[in-house]
Amino acid sequence: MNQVYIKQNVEESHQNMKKASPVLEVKDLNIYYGDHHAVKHINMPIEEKSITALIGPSGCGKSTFLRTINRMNDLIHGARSEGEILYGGINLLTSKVDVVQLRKEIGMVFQRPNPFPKSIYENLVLSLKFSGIRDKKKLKDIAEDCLRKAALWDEVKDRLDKSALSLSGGQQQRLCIARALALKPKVLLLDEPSSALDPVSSSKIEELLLKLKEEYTIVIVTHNMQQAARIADKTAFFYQGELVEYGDTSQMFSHPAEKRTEDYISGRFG
Ligand SMILES: Nc1ncnc2c1ncn2[C@@H]1O[C@H](COP(=O)(O)OP(=O)(O)OP(=O)(O)O)[C@@H](O)[C@H]1O
Repeated sequence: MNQVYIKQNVEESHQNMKKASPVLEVKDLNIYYGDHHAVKHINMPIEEKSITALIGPSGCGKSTFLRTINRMNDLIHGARSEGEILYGGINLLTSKVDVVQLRKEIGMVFQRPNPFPKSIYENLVLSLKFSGIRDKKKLKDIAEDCLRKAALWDEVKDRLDKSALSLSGGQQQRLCIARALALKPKVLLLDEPSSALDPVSSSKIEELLLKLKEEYTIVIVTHNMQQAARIADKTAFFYQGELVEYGDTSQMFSHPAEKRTEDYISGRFG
């Protein structure tokens, strides 16, 4: 259930969620850093239980767009956004939204794995404890379930009390995904989640995302064209803050509608 909104909007959003497909609908979104217009007039849907890849050259606004979806960009001094990101039909950019709850429902995983300097187990249950869950059996079950979903359980089940920092980079990243899953998100935002990893760890993340999309909606920023082609159902190509093209990944990679998309995916720039 969607709990993002203040009470008077809850019923309305639940009704809208039942009707809504796509999960998120971006309408005329503009994002600024001071006077700098970083993301311009974006319109696109984000479809449920699918992977959407955001691609484009450095500085085109992919991460800014991604961070705005769960209002993480609010934390950057001077950043502001205009327009709408509709979730269950209600605009996430309004002041009515409970951003703490929003960031649980729309979780985020960053380029560099950032586990807490605590045990593997504590990484999974810390936020749950903060939110008032005290039942040890329940916490243990959630931790196991999330580690299984993140394809990490078999590798760590005998050392849950060891430091998360003792894990490899790829394992730490899967732990960060498991940690996000513990909060029962509907959407996962991932900003280049495998670019800091070796090829084997990177392909494990790809496999994992393909599995997770059965249950979650995934939006991923990637510089890796092959990765987008392998895992994304939909791809959005950004250039200089604009959304140049959005569509089925296979269509975009085989027959891009725009010359700039073709030039980018064929490696002519970026
Ligand atoms: N914290 C910030 N303060 C001011 N300007 C910023 C900030 N973050 C990003 N920008 C600017 O916004 C624009 C978009 O940057 P963004 O990081 O979103 O692009 P990107 O496509 O994700 O780039 P990369 O692929 O290199 O990560 C750029 O012009 C960048 O300089």
